[in-house]
Amino acid sequence: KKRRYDMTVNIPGPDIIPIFGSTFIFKERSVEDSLNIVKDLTTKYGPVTRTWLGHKLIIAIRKPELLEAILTSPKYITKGSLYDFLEIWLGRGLLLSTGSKWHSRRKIITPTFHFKILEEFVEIFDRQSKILAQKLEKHLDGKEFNVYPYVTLAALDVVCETAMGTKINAQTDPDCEYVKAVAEITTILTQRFVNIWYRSDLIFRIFAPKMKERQDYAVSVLHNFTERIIEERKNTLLSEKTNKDATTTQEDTDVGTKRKMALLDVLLQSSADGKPLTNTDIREEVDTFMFEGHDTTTSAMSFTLYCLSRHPEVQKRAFQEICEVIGTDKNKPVTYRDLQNLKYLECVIKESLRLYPSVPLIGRRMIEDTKIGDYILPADANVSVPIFVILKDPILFPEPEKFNPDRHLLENSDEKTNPYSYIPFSAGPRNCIGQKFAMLEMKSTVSKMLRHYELLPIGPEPIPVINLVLRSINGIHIGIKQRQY
Ligand code: HEM
Repeated sequence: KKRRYDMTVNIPGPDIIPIFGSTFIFKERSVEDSLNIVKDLTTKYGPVTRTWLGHKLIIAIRKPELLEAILTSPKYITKGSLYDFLEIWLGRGLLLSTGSKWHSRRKIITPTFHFKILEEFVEIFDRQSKILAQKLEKHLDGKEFNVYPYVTLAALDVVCETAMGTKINAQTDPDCEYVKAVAEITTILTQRFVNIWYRSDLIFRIFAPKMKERQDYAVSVLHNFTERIIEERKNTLLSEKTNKDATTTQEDTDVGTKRKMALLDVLLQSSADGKPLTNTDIREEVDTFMFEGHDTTTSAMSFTLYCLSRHPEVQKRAFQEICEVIGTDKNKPVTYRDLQNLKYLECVIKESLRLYPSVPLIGRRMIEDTKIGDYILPADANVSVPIFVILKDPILFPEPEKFNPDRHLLENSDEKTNPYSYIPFSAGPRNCIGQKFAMLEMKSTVSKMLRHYELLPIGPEPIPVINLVLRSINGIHIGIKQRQY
C-alpha cells in the first residue's frame, strides 16, 4: 500500500486516514446516493481523482484523451474488483474474463453479431414487442404505472430466444422458475453491489447467511436451466450430424431451430486451443448474455419511454418518422431495413442513454505500473470510468441537462471526431459486443410502443440509482392512451 500511496500522492483526492482511507466520504450519505458521491468527487478534484477505500486504491478518470489511452489499449483489459461478486452467476464469461481466455472467446463470439444474424432476430424483437404492447393494454385507463417490470420480461424473452434459442415465455408466464430466479439473483446481487461489505464472499456468508442461501438456490436454478438447454441442443446437433436427412427444419420446438440458434450453436461448434468448449465454458458465456443482454436494454428502453412521455414534441417527431418509414398499419411486422431507417428514433435513444446510461460506471485493474498522461498508475490500482459524469460534461455536451436528441444528428454529432466522449457502450476492444443488437431491439420495442400508444407525462419523476445497472428507486412511471392515426 505504501508504494501505491507514494506513487499517487500527486493525484488530487479526498483526505486519507489510516486503515479506512477515505471511506468517510460515505458518512451520512445513503448508498443510494453513490452516483452523487462519485459525481461530487470527480467534480471537486478534477478529471483524475484518487480515492482509498480501505486498502483499495481507486482512480477515477473522466478526461477523454486519457480514456482513449486506457480503453483502446489491448494491454488494459482486466476488469476491476467491482465485478468480482458477479462471478457466482456469470463465471468467467466474456464480461469478466481477461488475457488469452478473453481474446479467444471474443474472437469466437464476435461473428454471432453479424448483421445477417441480427436480421433474423428482428422477427423475435417484433413478436415480443407485440406481446408487450398487449400486456400494457390494461393501463389504457389513463392512470400512471411503472413500465419497468413489463419491459424486463419482454427483454428477458428476447435474449433467451436469441441467445439460447429457447422460449421461456416470461411475459405470459412470469411465475416460471427461471424468470423468478433471474429476479431473485438480480435483487441479491444488487444488495451486494450497494452494500460494499457484502461484496466479500466471506462477510456475505457470515453476516447474511439467509440471503446467501437464497443466492445459491437461485444460481443453481439458473445454471441447471442453461445446462439443460446446452445438453438438449448438443444432442439435437449430434443426431442431425449422424442422420443427414434429419437436418430438415424442426421449427419452433422448445429448443428452437438452427437458424436462430446463433450464440449457442456457435459456442457448441467452437473449440479453443484445438479442444471443444466444455459445457461449463459454454454456460458461462450464455449466462453472461442472459445478464448483460436484458438488464441493460430494460433500463435503456424504460428511460427512453419516460423521456418520450415527458417531451411531447420529440414524441410527435419520432412518431411521424415511424409513420413515414413503417407506415400507418400498427400490426405490420417491422423489417431490419425499417429499423435501420429510424434515424431520429436512434437519436432519441442515444440521448436517453446519455442522460440515463444503463451502465453508469465501468472499471479496470492495472496489472502493471502504467503511465497515462502525466500520471503513473501503480500496479493493482482500480481505474474507474464514471460514464454518467462524462456524458453530462458541459464542455463535451453543452446544456448537459437538456434532453436534445438533435445533438446526435449526423451533422451535429461529434461522435465521429470525439469517440471517447459519447461512451454509453464503452469503447475500444473491450466495448459492448451487443451494441448493434441492443440498438435494434430498442428501436423495435420503442417504435412498437409508439405505434400502439401515445405516452403520457404522468406519475412521479424517476430517482436514478446505480443498482448493477441504472434503475430508478421509485420505478419508471408513464401513462398511455390509444394512438390515433
Ligand atoms: C442499452 C444496452 C446496453 C448498454 C448500454 C451496454 C453497455 C455495455 C458496456 C458499457 C460494456 C463494457 C463493460 C465494461 O467494460 O465493464 C458492455 C459490455 C458487454 N456487453 Fe453490453 N450493453 C448493452 C446491451 C448489451 C446486449 C443486448 C448484450 C448481449 C446481447 C450485451 C453484451 C455485452 C457483453 C457480452 C459485454 C462484455 C464484452 C467484453 O468484455 O468483451 N450488451 N456493455
